[in-house]
This record gives sequence, structure tokens and C-alpha cells, in this order.
Amino acid sequence: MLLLVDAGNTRIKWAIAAPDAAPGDWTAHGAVPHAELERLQAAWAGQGLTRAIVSNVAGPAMQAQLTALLAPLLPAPPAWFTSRAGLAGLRNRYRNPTQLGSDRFAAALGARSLAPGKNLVVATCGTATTVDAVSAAGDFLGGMILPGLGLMLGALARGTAQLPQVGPGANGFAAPPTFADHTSDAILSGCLAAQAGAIERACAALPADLCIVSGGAAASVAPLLSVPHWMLDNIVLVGLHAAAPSLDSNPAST
Ligand SMILES: Nc1ncnc2c1ncn2[C@@H]1O[C@H](COP(=O)(O)OP(=O)(O)O)[C@@H](O)[C@H]1O
Ligand SMILES: CC(C)(COP(=O)(O)O)[C@@H](O)C(=O)NCCC(=O)O
Ligand SMILES: [K+]
Repeated sequence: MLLLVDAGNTRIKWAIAAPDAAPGDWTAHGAVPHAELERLQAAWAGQGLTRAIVSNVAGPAMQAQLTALLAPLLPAPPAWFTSRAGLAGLRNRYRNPTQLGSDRFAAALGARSLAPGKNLVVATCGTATTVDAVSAAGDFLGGMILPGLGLMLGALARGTAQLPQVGPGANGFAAPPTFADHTSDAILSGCLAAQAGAIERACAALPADLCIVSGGAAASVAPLLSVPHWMLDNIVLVGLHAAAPSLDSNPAST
């Protein structure tokens, strides 16, 4: 069984797939915040793992923790997925291709596997929000990095005397009226508009045939979008899955 891992700056997302499964066809999947990393031991043990592909943008301490966690569960070390100049028909136009976050390159691969031959904007609304362009011809053109919804809300609370910390309600962050009539909703209106506005500007600039929206805050941001879009739980894992066959012949990160 193949284990796919997307270690972001807030949560570790994972999925397990049979060797011949199509990208996104998973037998199990889940997510844990960094503080609950040890729960992955129970989730992954006994799954018959034979191989793992890991994207990690959360730093060397996370890599060390995942290495220790996976050592008894796998016959060989995991493949640490990294951005590179090209993979699976996707060319990376970043000035230095390896500087691109591995999750962004994986997300672009995933988007292209789901919607080949289209001009795509790929937005992942996580700790940071990234808004990237993939051309119909298969070029990762580059993109935007902005604070994610949680960071925006936290920055306003930390950096001002009068603004409160706005948290999610029972159903996440429901969009308030644009011109809100109290402070909490005014903050939320502004931060959601910043997220959705960046995505819409990217879609207009490309221009995009389709926008793919993913990440922990996607369900809060997507309803505001006035552009054609698909919302997916984890486009990064789809991309790692889609990349798996190509990594055998191009194991730059292993
Ligand atoms: N209930 C919620 N509603 C909306 N957004 C949320 C909620 N819970 C978490 N988030 C946002 O999702 C982010 C985590 O998403 P995730 O895609 O796992 O991030 P990362 O890949 O950076 O670890 C948090 O930083 C926060 O901004
Ligand atoms: C932009 C990111 C911080 C996003 O991380 P995330 O929100 O998924 O935790 C990550 O992709 C990263 O560290 N990128 C390296 C710099 C770059 O992509 O240009
Ligand atoms: K992100």
C-alpha cells in the first residue's frame, strides 16, 4: 500500500492507496494538527505500507519526526517529494525550481491530472494561501503567497488594541454581509474578501478556465468566489498520487 503525506505548517494530511488505484481513490485518509502527530502511528500501523511519498513544508523537525514515525512501518525510507524543473509533463517556470514549495508543485500536478489541457488557477487556503497558475500547455507559471485566513485574523488581533480574535463558528467561517455592522463580522468580511479577491484576480489575469480550491479554509473561501471553481479536500495528496509513477523514473528527491 502507498502512503501519501502532505505536512503543512498547521496540519499533516495523509491518504493510503492500493498500488493500482487512480489518484484520489483512497482506502483511508485523515488529518492531524502538529501537536497530535503521534496519533499517526495508530492510523498507519497494520495498513501494509510498502512505500511512502511525503511533501513536507513544515521544516527539518517535522522531517525528523516523520522519519522516526515511518521507520518501523516501511521497508525503505520515504521519498521526500521536492519541486524540480519538470515532472509528469509539468514544467516548473520558477526562477529556481527547487525554491518552490513542494506542496505547491504537488498541487499543480494534482490539478493538471484532474483537468488536463486547461488554464488553471490552483488555490490552497492553508496556513498561507497560495494562488498559482498552470497553463493549458503544462507550465507552472508562478503565483502568489499571502497569509492564510487564520494568520490574517490572528495578525489583526495581535497587532491592534481594539480588535478581537475572530474564531470559527460551528460551521467554520460563514461569510457575513460585505458591509458588516459590527467588529467581528467586519474583520471576517475583510479577510475573506482578501482571500477570495486574490483568487479572483489571479483567475482574471491568467485568464483561467477553472479554479481549483483546496486546504483547511477552502470551505470558507470558496462560497465567495464568482469564478468557475471546484473545491477539493486535498489537492496536494491528489498530486502526490498522480506523481507516484513518474517518481520511479525521476527520483530526484529520494
Ligand atoms: N473550521 C475552520 N474553518 C475555516 N478555516 C479553518 C478551520 N480550521 C482551520 N482553518 C484554516 O485552515 C488552516 C489549516 O489548513 P491546512 O490546509 O491543513 O493548512 P497547512 O497545509 O498549512 O497545514 C488553518 O491555518 C486555518 O487558517
Ligand atoms: C507557501 C508555503 C509556506 C505554504 O505552506 P502551507 O500554507 O501549505 O503550510 C510553502 O509552500 C512554502 O514554504 N513554500 C516555499 C516558498 C515558495 O513556494 O516560493
Ligand atoms: K497553502
